[in-house]
Amino acid sequence: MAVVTDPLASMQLLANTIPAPPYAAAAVLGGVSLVLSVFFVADCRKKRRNFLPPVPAVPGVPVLGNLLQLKEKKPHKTFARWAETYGAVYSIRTGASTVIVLNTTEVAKEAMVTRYGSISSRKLSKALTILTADKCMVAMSDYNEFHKMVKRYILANVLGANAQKKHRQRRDAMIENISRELFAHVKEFPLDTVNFRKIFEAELFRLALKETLGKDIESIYVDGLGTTLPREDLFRILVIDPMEGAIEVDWRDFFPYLRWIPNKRVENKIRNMDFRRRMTMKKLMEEPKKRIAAGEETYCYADFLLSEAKTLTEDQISMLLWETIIETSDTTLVVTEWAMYELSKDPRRQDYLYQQIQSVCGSATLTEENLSQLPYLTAIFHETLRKHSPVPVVPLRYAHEDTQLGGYFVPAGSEIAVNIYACNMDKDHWESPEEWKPERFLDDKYDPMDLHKTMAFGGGKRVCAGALKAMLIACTTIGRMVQEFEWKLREGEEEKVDTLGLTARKLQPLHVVIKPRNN
Ligand code: HEM
Repeated sequence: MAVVTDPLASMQLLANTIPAPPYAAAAVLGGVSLVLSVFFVADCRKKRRNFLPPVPAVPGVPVLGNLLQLKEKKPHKTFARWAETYGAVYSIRTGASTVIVLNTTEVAKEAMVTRYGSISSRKLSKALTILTADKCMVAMSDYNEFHKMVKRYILANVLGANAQKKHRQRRDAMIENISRELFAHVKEFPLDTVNFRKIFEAELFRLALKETLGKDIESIYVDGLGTTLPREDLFRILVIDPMEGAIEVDWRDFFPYLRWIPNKRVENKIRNMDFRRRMTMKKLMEEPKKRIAAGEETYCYADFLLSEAKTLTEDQISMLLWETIIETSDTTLVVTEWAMYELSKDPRRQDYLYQQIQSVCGSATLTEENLSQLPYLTAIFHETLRKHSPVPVVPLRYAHEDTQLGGYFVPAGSEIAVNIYACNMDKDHWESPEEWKPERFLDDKYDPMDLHKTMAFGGGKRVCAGALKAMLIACTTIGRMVQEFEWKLREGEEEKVDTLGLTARKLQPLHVVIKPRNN
């Protein structure tokens, strides 16, 4: 029997085989014209796209494409450099894949908002597939019902405005601890420099544990690993290792047709990381479970997910809790550390901020309530996000259908890289982009309350869910640090501007000399 694939022909077939009464004939005719018009519009769209020029390509070599040109592991910088030659939108080849790189705010917004419907999924590397339990996270899932549900959960319980109010005491306790530790350092070692990251990172992790699991954890025996883990080991297993694993390169990712060739070294390493993380999370979930069973729930994400999110499996809950811990512990550290670096290097701007804090707070301690009265402090936050964008390239998106970007035709199957770093360093958009100049955000054209003055938090439906929390923590910490101490870089520190890893972490932790102010 002939298979009829043409819809018009199938309508014809239908009309020939069923003896139709007059009203049915009218319906069939109406249906035919509807089908015709749908196909006409689709055809016109297709032709229009075919008229669009292809995306300019960065020349590479056969088979490998541009892979060898990306060896330095800071693709955002290489991409920004290439934009000067090939324009804001160009394509590269990483082995068998084509990646379209977007380097300006306009075209990034087009991808994240206007054309989002065509590029709302991701194709993950082997390492990321394992580490995200195949997209079982808000940030890495495709845009679907699961994503909408879990984004609602994380906003309602950890990241939205109401959740911020409920976690407020925990943030305040964190800042108090940082302040206390710095004063203790100065008292004990007045001449020694201080490693700001070490203190801030540990406190941020403790906050993540409290918000997620309801309490800080000094150490815990993990039966699945047969060992007791102090907090530093928990931090390594839950944060540092997965961050390193996420950028682990398995060459088979670039040549999917060679996936049958074993490459056990990388795969075993990632599977081992995943095992350690799973065992640890399993153990960490035991206490909230007992608490719930005893009717002693506390305000934290675990208690909500374990008691209310009935459609989620235990593995999914474990992944969502882990996601909150890792996201709380990293990007906010990146922006706060870079802001303290810039302020420590720039006594004039540090003093300006201090004077503003003094005029608003007087002898009182700076709190979150003061942030809206301190425009220079929030300008410092936004300028640091611009110059040191913590997520320099958005995790690759995938075009599941033909689309267009920046006036170019983008075929289905392309991957899309939004280069946030290049958007935030674009000379046509920002005057002297290399300079760290918070004053630029004091201009009347910026709404003081807008969290999205730069592209640092992404945009559209996948915009960062943690922007408010990041702003509250980073601004209050920066403000308190300058209110209480004078900051100076350790000798030789100024040149240490290299970055490392998935996010734009400072390669070397910030070392400073601090002196208590005499308020
Ligand atoms: C300065 C700090 C931060 C920066 C610069 C940042 C940046 C980003 C960016 C660029 C995206 C978009 C990714 C995309 O389009 O695919 C994103 C998404 C996300 N961020 Fe953040 N982030 C920060 C802090 C946080 C914090 C503290 C949390 C939570 C604890 C968080 C949770 C999330 C989540 C859940 C998403 C996924 C949203 C979705 O896919 O719908 N972020 N972030």
